Amino acid sequence: MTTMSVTGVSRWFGNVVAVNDVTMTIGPGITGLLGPNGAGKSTLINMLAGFLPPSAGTVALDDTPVWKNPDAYRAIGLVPEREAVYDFLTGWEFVLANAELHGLPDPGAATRRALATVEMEYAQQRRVGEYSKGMKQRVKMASALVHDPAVLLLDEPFNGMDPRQRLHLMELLRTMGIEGRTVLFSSHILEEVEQLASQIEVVVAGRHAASGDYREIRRLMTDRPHQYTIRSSDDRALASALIADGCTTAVSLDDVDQVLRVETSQFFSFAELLPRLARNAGIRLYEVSPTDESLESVFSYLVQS
Ligand SMILES: Nc1ncnc2c1ncn2[C@@H]1O[C@H](COP(=O)(O)OP(=O)(O)OP(=O)(O)O)[C@@H](O)[C@H]1O
Repeated sequence: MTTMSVTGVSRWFGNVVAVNDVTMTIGPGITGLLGPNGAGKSTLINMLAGFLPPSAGTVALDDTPVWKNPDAYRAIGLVPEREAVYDFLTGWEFVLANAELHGLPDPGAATRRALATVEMEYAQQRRVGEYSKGMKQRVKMASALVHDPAVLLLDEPFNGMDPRQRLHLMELLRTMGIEGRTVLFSSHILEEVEQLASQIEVVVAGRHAASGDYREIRRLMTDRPHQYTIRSSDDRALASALIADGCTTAVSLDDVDQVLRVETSQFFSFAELLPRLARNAGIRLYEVSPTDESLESVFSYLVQS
């Protein structure tokens, strides 16, 4: 059983901070790394795989730092996001090349085993350039599994897959999780993560925004206070109506900015109530914006499904 830990990790590219002081532990079973585009998921996965050194902090495999550590590389398999496959190679040659790079004692046997795991033996003599997207994904997976790693990292593995391919990959990952491997996959779609992952780590704008199972994440995001700035045709009347209803925890009129500031812990009731109250009172809503932008972006992901 292998555990990967990320401790105080940041990574910057020039003045772009891609990953910002992230600490998390990834244990056996399936973990979903959820976040919108540009959140830092690929950067984090590349650091976990030992492809990229952190600018600060440590990425470790069972307490041993991963960067420049060949022993760690032997325990990790990476399925990258990009289609990094050589189209002129057959599936067999592609997987075999990785088996040889790892210096395995019997690369042929390892290649056969890996291709069987992803059920790609039937197409192993065809060129990768002729494969469908799902087949390419599977052959990349075979390549990542050829050295039988304890940890499997997959960057957006479901991108561009049709529903049948998606189900097949989900089955495969479930099996890996049941076998006791440490599997981490990234996605920007909550539904995928929810169906597969027992543990979810949410990253937004480079930061670790939340951690837990699906229910915990959802509760965390919906039960906490949400603050909004509202502009309307009659802020004063809207404030009175909101206070009378009781679904908000704080309402204040900001005379300087000429806005209404509202805090609520009941997101769903509030989202339904606000337009109704305004309509009944003949008030026009010009703007309703969350005060905490990063929370809003996490939240929008969590409620999209
Ligand atoms: N090599 C690089 N050089 C400069 N900036 C980079 C580099 N790699 C990533 N970034 C920046 O770091 C941030 C995080 O990117 P990253 O690819 O890790 O996010 P992501 O969550 O994987 O997004 P996506 O789902 O779109 O791939 C982005 O602002 C990106 O532009």
